[in-house]
Amino acid sequence: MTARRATGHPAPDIKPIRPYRYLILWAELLAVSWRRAPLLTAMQFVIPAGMAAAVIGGALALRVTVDAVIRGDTGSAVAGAAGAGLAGAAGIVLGALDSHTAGILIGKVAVLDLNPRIHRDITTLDGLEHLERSDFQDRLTLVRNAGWEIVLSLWSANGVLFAMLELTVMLLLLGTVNPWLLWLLAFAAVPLWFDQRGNNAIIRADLSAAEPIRRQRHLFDLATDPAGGKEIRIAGAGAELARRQAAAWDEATRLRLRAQLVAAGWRMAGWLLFTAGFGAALALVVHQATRGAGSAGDLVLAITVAAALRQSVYTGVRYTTNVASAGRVIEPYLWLRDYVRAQRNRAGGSAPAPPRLRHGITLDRVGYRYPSATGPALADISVHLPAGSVVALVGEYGSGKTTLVKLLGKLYRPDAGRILVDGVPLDELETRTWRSRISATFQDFGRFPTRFVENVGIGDLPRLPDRERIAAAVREVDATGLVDRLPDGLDTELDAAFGGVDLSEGQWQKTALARAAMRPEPLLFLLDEPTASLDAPSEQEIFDRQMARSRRSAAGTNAVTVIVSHRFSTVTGADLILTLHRGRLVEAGSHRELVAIPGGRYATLYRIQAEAYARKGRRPPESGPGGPNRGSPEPDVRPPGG
Ligand SMILES: Nc1ncnc2c1ncn2[C@@H]1O[C@H](COP(=O)(O)OP(=O)(O)OP(=O)(O)O)[C@@H](O)[C@H]1O
Repeated sequence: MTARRATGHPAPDIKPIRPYRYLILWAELLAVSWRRAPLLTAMQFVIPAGMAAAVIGGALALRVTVDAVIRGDTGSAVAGAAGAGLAGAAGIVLGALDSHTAGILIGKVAVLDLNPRIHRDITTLDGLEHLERSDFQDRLTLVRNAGWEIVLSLWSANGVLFAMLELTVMLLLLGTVNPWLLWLLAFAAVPLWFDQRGNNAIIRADLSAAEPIRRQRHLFDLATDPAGGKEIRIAGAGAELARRQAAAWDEATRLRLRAQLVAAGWRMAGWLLFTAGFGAALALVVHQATRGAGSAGDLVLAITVAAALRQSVYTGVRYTTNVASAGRVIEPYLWLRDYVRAQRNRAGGSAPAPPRLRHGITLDRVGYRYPSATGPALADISVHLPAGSVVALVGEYGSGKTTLVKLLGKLYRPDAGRILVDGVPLDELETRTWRSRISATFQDFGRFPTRFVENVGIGDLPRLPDRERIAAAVREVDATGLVDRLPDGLDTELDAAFGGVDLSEGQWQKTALARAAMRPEPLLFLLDEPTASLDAPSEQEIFDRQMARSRRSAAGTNAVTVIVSHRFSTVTGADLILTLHRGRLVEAGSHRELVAIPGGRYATLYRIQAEAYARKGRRPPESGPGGPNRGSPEPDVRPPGG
């Protein structure tokens, strides 16, 4: 699903990124670099210091040489010339070392520390809400694999520092020739300042372009993904998708190009001003020398330093540009970090999940609205799910069934009301341990490009190496036949896109069911249309097995089972059926109680299914507390929309 604009839930307590945050980030990166490669890190300070010394030392040596030649002091002239030569050579060698060592260091820290940290932060963030926020997704687009640029900014900032140092010493030297030359500092600062303005325009444009870029990538993925590709080809929508992709790309390029032009304008104006100042300074020194107010050595020093000054300013500007353009990724990176931190703080909850349920799960005026939605997906839901019971959720499309399931799994937090587990608010339970006691399958199940055995085993990570347990989970969901047909059995690599074997939709779903069967003692079974991709006999078989498992668990941990299904055969045997309508709970009771409500929603839906049976010459499914009905395949009767 594409993320929609986040109009609802504000980003949790995220403050604007202030400049001092850059300093803190660089200090952190410096510490990481030091731990990762101390020698390379030290070189990033030693080399630029050596380069600055070489430039200044070279200029001073030239002055000594020229003055010594004029005085006829051969010894000093030779020593000065040798010094100038050495300084020049040292500058060249250090310059080459500088870019190589910096590249290696940045690569190490970016690839081994920063990028994995970004990925870890995002994948371990609790809940799903962030993945559905457009502000989060926009930043993620910019930050994805941006580790290099972020680490580069540290060493660019370091480069700016050394360039400033070099500039200061150069200006002091120029000041000894003529104090008016100090004005060159002002001219040297102009390109830096103008460049900064241009870069700010680029940062703003990049953030605005993030959404069209994400859109065009999504359209590209849509067209190249085999699942979506089928429908696109049948519908003949390929050209239209390509047109939309091109339009999104055009929009992004236009925004960026305009900003680049603005930045280029600022840059050019800055350099023109600097060149004017530089020319005036040279004219001044020449004028002074011709009037005999300075030595020839001073003139050479001034020309050498002023020329080197241009290079220093250029280097300073280049590094400043790097730092400023890194703002493009640093700002979203810090924003994401703040978001992750705020969410983690909000996550709270330290109470352990109970070993077994005593009373059950209570929903007390629960409400939830998606960040991008204008209305609530769930409102004012109050109901008790007794320990050991099987609860079915029914209702039309979009009535809130999946949302309720996700709230129980703590994937979202209610905006209103509370969920209580044996009287303890779900918020107060530690999320990790609560989730470790849930066994869940969803209609949009995961397909992991790994071996079959791992696809199932990750359902309970600590038991991933336990092949016996995995084989038992496979048996439990009746997937042994599927494994037998795989070329390497449990060890078959899955997913054709990654060189493995592809499974049918139903086979993937069975794999997901086996994965959900891995947990030994769940307190909660969440089954959100767990058999939507299976044929009716398989579905019946799966539900029979699940019911047996639920009843067994009820005897052990007193687990609650929550099933979402559109087929009534799976619903009639539930202890409690909840009918949702437009996010509200409109009916609750057993099958017998609900069908007895004249004109009731459930009764109406059930009647529609019964009539469908009658038309097909079959008996409608019998209800009963003992479990779901067995029998012939049934039509999938979905409730009419609201
Ligand atoms: N990620 C989301 N962002 C915004 N709105 C959402 C999101 N997911 C669901 N909704 C909206 O919330 C409401 C409830 O959706 P939910 O998926 O819970 O319904 P459902 O009863 O499970 O539907 P179905 O039977 O089609 O699976 C719908 O109006 C839907 O459009």
